[in-house]
Amino acid sequence: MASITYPVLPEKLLLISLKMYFTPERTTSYMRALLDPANEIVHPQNRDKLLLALIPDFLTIWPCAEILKEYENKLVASGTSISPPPFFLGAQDCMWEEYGAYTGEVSPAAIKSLGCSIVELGHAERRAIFGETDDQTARKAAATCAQGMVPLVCVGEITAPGAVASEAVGQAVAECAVLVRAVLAAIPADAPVIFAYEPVWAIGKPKPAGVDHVAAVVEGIRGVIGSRPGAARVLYGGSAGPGLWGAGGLGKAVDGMFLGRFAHEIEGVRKVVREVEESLGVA
Ligand SMILES: O=C[C@H](O)COP(=O)(O)O
Repeated sequence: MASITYPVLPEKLLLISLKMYFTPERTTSYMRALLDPANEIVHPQNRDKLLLALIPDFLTIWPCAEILKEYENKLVASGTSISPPPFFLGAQDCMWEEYGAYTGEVSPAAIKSLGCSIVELGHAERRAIFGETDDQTARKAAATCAQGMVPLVCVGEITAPGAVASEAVGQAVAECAVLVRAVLAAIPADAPVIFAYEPVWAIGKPKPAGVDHVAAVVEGIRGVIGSRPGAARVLYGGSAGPGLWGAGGLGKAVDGMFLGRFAHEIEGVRKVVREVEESLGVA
């Protein structure tokens, strides 16, 4: 069997999920805006340090892939390398089988064929609303890796921290560890994987979780992951946006952020990118 080539992950990642918020028209114009050099968001020369990715809904993966191809063709024409790619496209879910009689599901092979590099799995909304289980998420992660894509696995505790901070951290790490272990057991050891630490109680809120709590839980998650041949990145998600990364923020604790609503306006994305670039010394 031919060996699988996986995407290369840089030091830091900023991933944006549009969930089911946008019309197709808004998604495609948003994608164009993200890639427009005039907006100064994607900097191919910084690719080894910082990578952005958009995870639109299934309907708009194809048009976004076409927009990405146009962008990459222009880069090549101007003499800029697109290896490794300067921007990733992702999907919000996939089926654990490659093809078959699975009405309403989406094949990981089809997702890959459209040019996606990342598949988001096990998001709290899929678990709470659609009943996705740890076992299903782990099988989807394996199917994602089998296509040479990177699983982006969402983990996070359900209940907000109580009065004793250390107890809250221990409880959160224990809750996250179950899915982290299930996924790591299901995927090849050399496959890259991204875990998005998203405390369920911090998703869709006005403010993110506290920096100290996130840093402590992420450290615990890194301990559960341990050392492995494949790259592992741990991001934070849950009402993340401008102002969270820089001095006294999450920059030192995590490998990037998973953005939702606070990336809906291009200006918000630009601010977050700038904060990360400044911390990396590439602004
Ligand atoms: O997928 C993204 C996360 O669930 C965060 O979403 P949010 O920033 O809108 O809370």
